[in-house]
Amino acid sequence: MSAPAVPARHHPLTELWSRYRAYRPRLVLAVVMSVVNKVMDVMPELIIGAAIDVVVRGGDSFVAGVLGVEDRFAQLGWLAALNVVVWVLESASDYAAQVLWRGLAQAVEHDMRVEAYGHVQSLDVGWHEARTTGGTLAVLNDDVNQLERFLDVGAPTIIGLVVNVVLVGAVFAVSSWELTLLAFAPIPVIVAGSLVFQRRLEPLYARVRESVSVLNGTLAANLGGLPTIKAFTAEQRELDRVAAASLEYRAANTRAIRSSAAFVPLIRMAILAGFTTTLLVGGWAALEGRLEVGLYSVLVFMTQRLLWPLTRVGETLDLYQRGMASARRVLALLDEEATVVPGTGTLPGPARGGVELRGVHAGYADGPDVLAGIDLVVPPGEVHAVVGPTGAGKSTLLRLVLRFQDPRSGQVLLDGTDVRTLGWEALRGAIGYVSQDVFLFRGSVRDNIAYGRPDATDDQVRAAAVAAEADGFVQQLADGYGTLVGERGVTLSGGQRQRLALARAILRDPALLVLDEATSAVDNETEAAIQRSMVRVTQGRSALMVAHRLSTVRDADRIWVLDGGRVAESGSHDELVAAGGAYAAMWAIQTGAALAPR
Ligand SMILES: Nc1ncnc2c1ncn2[C@@H]1O[C@H](COP(=O)(O)OP(=O)(O)OP(=O)(O)O)[C@@H](O)[C@H]1O
Repeated sequence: MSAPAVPARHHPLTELWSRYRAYRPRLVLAVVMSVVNKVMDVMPELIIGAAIDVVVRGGDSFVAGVLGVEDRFAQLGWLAALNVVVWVLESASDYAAQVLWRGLAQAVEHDMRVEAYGHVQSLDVGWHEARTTGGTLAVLNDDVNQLERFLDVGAPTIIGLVVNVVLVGAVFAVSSWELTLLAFAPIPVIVAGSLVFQRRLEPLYARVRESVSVLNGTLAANLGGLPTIKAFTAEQRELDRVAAASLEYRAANTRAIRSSAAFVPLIRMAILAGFTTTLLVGGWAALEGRLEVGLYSVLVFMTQRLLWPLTRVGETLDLYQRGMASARRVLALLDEEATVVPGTGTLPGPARGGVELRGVHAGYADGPDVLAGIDLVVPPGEVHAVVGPTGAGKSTLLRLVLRFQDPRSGQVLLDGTDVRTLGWEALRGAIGYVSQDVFLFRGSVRDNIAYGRPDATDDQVRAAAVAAEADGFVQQLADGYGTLVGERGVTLSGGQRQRLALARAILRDPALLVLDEATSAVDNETEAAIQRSMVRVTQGRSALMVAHRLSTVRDADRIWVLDGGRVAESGSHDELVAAGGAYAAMWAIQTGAALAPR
């Protein structure tokens, strides 16, 4: 799924207008500046007309009528002065409009991105699992940017076009209705032509974007897989593949350029028709004395001024449509509601880490129950393990304790309080969690360990690492605790990552430690290290851990064996082995496998 569904709602512009109230004054000012700028933009043509009028009619000129100045030089002087004022105002309003629109676009973009990210962050883990990261990222990045582009470029252009047609139309209308008709006649052709072109170009541009993304994807994948390419001496094959993708990009671009280049010459014909008729018909009227010469020159200039900007209608409309589609997607994302919402309560006293599941049924989406009636108790201070075959529902059980999802029925309690009533800090603040896929943030080892407690001192970080048996290998890294890990940092082994995650969890000094052991990530050394560190780090706290290697949980106070979403048996290691059930069989396989000759 690439983007959230777009529900029927108010027009996105209405929605944005009410959402970003704070920017209204700036928006109004930006519109005013754009209008002023357009008006000033049209003025020089009028001044030229007035100047010609002065030269031709002298004392009877329009300027003479308005100012009461007879002398032609004086009249021209006034016009020149007015011209200077107009140009200054045009430049100033152009500057102000650009700064205002761009600033507004940037501000809305920033607010929207931060708001959307904050919202996405608050949505359920399940919501994210049902979508691709790329799809959500596209809304947070591309759609937010597209809206910025519309505000920065599209909105001022639309205002400019409208003001232009209205102003020029008014000048024509007060001058001559015949010429108005002639000058406006090509407008439908130009607008329709622009729209048709836009529609024809759209798939061509889509093809260009598509081919560039294929090319980028190929390049990125190849750079990532360079060792494999070299190992299989596939260099030539990959070079050919990149060349083919690049060629496709070139071909797509060529097609788009050919079509888009034909646009202006064709539209030019329509403009030529309007211009020529104004020139001729207006000229005849002027010769016959029905039209003042000055006005005639104004109208000839104005025809161009009216028609040329209209060639941008197509691309501007496209910008508008994209902007609105993007705004709809961002707004739809903001409308998504979290189903797992935090409570407001706190625990009655300090957290002790006792966990209880009562008659819990849980599952994913519309699927069957993954947990089908679980009753489980971890008394405060005890270390319990959950084991069972793959897919038995072990990780799901841990997710319920952290409230990454809620049960379909039944209750999950922390220290006797339903987790649904607790605020995030009360619940998750009491838990140190080590997930199956350890996520390291881009930053130093120190930052990663201190993630849950950024104010921890170096000694505290070190002590947590020692307890998690991470100190040894961290010391051997080039920069020790300052070594950069995560994206673009040094690559750590699965076992090392897990030990860092354990250090991160225990630095928070949580009442309850929740561990989801990853099968693949645990080597023998880590297994032994975790076993040793578990004894240490579970002192004085409760723990609930999913284990695949039964040897790591031998010493647990109680082991729960899950099978098919139910508790098959539970007890201490010795009790379960003695009982000769599922656990005893798993134990026999694992120890037998360990003893078998390699
Ligand atoms: N996010 C999810 N969406 C849909 N189904 C899921 C999701 N996560 C787990 N499941 C399904 O729920 C069942 C239990 O999965 P779970 O991860 O809890 O098992 P597990 O006992 O931890 O397995 P493993 O030992 O392999 O980690 C599996 O059938 C799995 O396919």
